[in-house]
Amino acid sequence: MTEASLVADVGVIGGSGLYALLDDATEHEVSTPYGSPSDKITVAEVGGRRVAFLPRHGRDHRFPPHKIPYRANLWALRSMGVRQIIAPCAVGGLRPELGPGTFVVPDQLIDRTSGREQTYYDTGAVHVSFADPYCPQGRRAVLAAGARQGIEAVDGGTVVVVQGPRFSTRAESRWFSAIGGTIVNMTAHPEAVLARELALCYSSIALVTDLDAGVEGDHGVTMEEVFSVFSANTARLRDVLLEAVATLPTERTCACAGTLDGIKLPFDLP
Ligand SMILES: CSC[C@H]1O[C@H](OP(=O)(O)O)[C@H](O)[C@@H]1O
Ligand SMILES: Nc1ncnc2[nH]cnc12
Repeated sequence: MTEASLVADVGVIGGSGLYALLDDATEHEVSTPYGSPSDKITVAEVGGRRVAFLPRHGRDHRFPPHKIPYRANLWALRSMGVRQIIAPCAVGGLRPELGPGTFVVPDQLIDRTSGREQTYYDTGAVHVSFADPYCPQGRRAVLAAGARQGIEAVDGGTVVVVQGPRFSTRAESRWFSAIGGTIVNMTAHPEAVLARELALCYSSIALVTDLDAGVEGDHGVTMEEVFSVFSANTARLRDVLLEAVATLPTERTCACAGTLDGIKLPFDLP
């Protein structure tokens, strides 16, 4: 285990089914004012970038989506030097054409969670812009990396983020489609907004593991289905992620970096 200061500049937050990513990695135990992150953070060089990997549920999946220490996770990554994050996730499809095995690079989200710690700013006047929750530069890099790896990911989509841990009812699921949702998961919020509150670039690649309950069939979603489809696609996802982190532009030209410019913060960022 080594000291964790400024050892990485790109972060990957793995979700259900993705508990490790890097070969020949060093392990870092990081503490934050918000407690411990979900697990030790591993770091390795990939294509000239120093990449930090953190499994959001912990490597043994001990944190369900509503108990993930999101604030500690994002803070820990920033404190290591990370400024750009790619956060893969498993999702349900809310449209029949988005079947299992489809990759989507979302550009919007709808928050249907409740009771989660979703801000660092419990004092002061800090109201970040969140009209576009995903970093455009990161999205382009992920889409291009996918194409080079032979994966034509769907460019854009709205993630409906539910509280979980249960899956949705058919009526909820139909409603999510009707209000414009394309995919559904349980973790994109507050992860995306906390990244924005720390002026980090945050993009995602979502693997559709199932069609959600309102979309088709009468079996409903099961956890087994999610893990089984995920594990059939893990190698492809890993290839895209490694390609994406290696080709992500080092210079941040998007608005994410300037999110907090001109705002008086109640504390210093790491
Ligand atoms: C294991 S089924 C539900 C689980 O899958 C998704 O995980 P993640 O977003 O971390 O990839 C969903 O959000 C739930 O956490
Ligand atoms: N149908 C679904 N609903 C919520 N989260 C999911 N993660 C994977 N599939 C899901």
